[in-house]
Amino acid sequence: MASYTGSVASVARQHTGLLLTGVLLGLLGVGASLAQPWAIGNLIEAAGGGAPMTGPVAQLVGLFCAGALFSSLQAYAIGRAGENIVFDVRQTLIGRLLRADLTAFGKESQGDIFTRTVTDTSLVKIALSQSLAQLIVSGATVIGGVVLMFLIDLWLMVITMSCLGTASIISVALARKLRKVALQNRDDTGAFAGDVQRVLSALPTVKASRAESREAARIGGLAERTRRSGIRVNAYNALLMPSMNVGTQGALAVVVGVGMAWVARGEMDMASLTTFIMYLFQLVSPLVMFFMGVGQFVQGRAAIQRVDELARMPQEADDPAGAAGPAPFWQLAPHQPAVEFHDVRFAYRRGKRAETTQVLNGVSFSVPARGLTAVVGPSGAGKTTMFQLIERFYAVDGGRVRLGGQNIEALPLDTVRGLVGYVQQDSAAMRGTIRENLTYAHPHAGEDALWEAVEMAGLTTVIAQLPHGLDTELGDQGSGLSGGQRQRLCIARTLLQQPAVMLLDEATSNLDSDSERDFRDVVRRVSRRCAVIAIAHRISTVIDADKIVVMEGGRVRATGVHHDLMERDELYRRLAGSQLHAENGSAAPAAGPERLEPWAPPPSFAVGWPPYVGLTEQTLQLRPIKSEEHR
Ligand SMILES: Nc1ncnc2c1ncn2[C@@H]1O[C@H](COP(=O)(O)OP(=O)(O)OP(=O)(O)O)[C@@H](O)[C@H]1O
Repeated sequence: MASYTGSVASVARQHTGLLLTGVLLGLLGVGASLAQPWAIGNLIEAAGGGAPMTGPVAQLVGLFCAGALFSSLQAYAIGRAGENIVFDVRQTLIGRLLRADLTAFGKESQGDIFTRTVTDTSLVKIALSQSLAQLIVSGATVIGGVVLMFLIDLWLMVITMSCLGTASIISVALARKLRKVALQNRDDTGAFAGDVQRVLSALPTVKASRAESREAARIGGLAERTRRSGIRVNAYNALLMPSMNVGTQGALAVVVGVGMAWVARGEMDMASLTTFIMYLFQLVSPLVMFFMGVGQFVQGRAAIQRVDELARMPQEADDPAGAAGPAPFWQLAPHQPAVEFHDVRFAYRRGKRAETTQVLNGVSFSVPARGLTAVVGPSGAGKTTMFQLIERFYAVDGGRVRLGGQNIEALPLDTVRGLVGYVQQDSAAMRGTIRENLTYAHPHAGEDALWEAVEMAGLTTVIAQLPHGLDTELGDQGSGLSGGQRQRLCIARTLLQQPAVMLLDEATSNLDSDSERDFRDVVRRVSRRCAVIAIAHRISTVIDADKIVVMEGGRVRATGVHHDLMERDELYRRLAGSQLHAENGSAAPAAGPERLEPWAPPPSFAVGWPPYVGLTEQTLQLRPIKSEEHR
């Protein structure tokens, strides 16, 4: 619908037509209500003077009907404008969130983002439609009433204004305070939601760490903070209306007393006093509504401020001008490297103060267009970071990343991500059916292509055994499948996308021996079609690799094939040695090249071999892994 130019106000401006129509209808309603006391005055005069009453009665009925009609039309128009505004704000906000720069996104609490997107936008709707209209309509009623009352009797009006004026000054001061506490309350609610989200997304960890009570206390503390600021909001809200009520009631008491004295002395006629008092009565409700509207609007402004902050989140770099076109599938020229890193440097920026963590310090290597390239190295060496740069989740600080010979920064993001498929180690499956998960990157995939990908990823039997096959529902993060099955599901999803480069962050311990062999076959098959770059945790992956890149401390330390690296790279030998150490379950020192070959499962590990073949760390898993079907 509307395009976003940076603020909620800019979205609201695109609905001024409907908003103004609502306000206009409201003002017509105001006119009809303001004319009612005048019509009642006419009726009293006609009754007192013995004149026919049909005319004044018809006037009065006409005004009642017009007032009711205009006010219901106004409520409809304003309500509709409000819904349109919140729809546009949410749509554009979601669009911006999904295209947010990951560095900026990572700094925000996801729960707070959720609160701003769902709850704060609802408050924006109320502020920009109902409260704004209420302010205008009741404001106009008050002004019109005041003018008419001045015309009826100047001095009575001066008395009224002095009472109302005092009440208004107090109310404005209260409204200012209210805005401050409302903003605090919105922030507290966001912090509470953030923590709830943090804990719920890691519930098994919370339970395993016996952290339930600690977390309950911590979140309870945040809920308590929200409660306190919420009570302050209510307190100011509660003071706002009575302060106006006291003002109007005081004015009413004084006006009735003084007016009756004047009527008794013959200085004022009864019809004028009745009309004046009726206007005063009519003023009470709009005045209260006006200040209620102020309260709501003020709270809405706090929400608008928070939504605007969220919408200003930096976005991923725009696609370069002129760079466009559909992502070519399976295709990068076979004779030229699929991916090249040239002296790439990169640092993460952490927290609100953007403290940097230097991760890559001049990484250079290339990946052929076909075959398997394994990346190995100690934990924290920067392997996953490298993948994220190939996906262009982050921009490099120095050097170049090339895809099919082209600088990825010069390619449209869509093309880069169409060419590159990313199988993450975990949390890559989502709530929904298996089919939805599979076709996520390629929603219009045909049934044949879908089953081919399933077959290639070794999932055919797994899916056949599920109660509803492809239509089986998975829980959050793909729960309902084992870790290994989830990863193969993600491989199948990526295969459907037909990438030219598949990034595979290999799971460390999710596969049993049969699945391990199947998985190796899958990787082999896929690597005949495209470039597969695998962060390798299994020795089988490394031995099978056409090229191995050894990383350490944000640099490429060596590249080569297994035999070659076993001979000339000490770190690689050590990593492979720790692997063998685990395999044999002995305290043997690091293995030499001859001990790694031939690579076959030792009989003692017939079930679940190889267990975690942790090339990267000493954290090896010595126990055999149960078959995934039993999990
Ligand atoms: N989002 C982030 N913000 C800040 N620092 C990060 C972020 N992600 C990773 N790092 C840091 O970057 C360094 C490299 O991390 P990376 O995940 O690339 O290592 P890795 O080699 O893949 O490790 P592992 O094998 O343990 O997965 C680490 O020191 C880590 O602390």
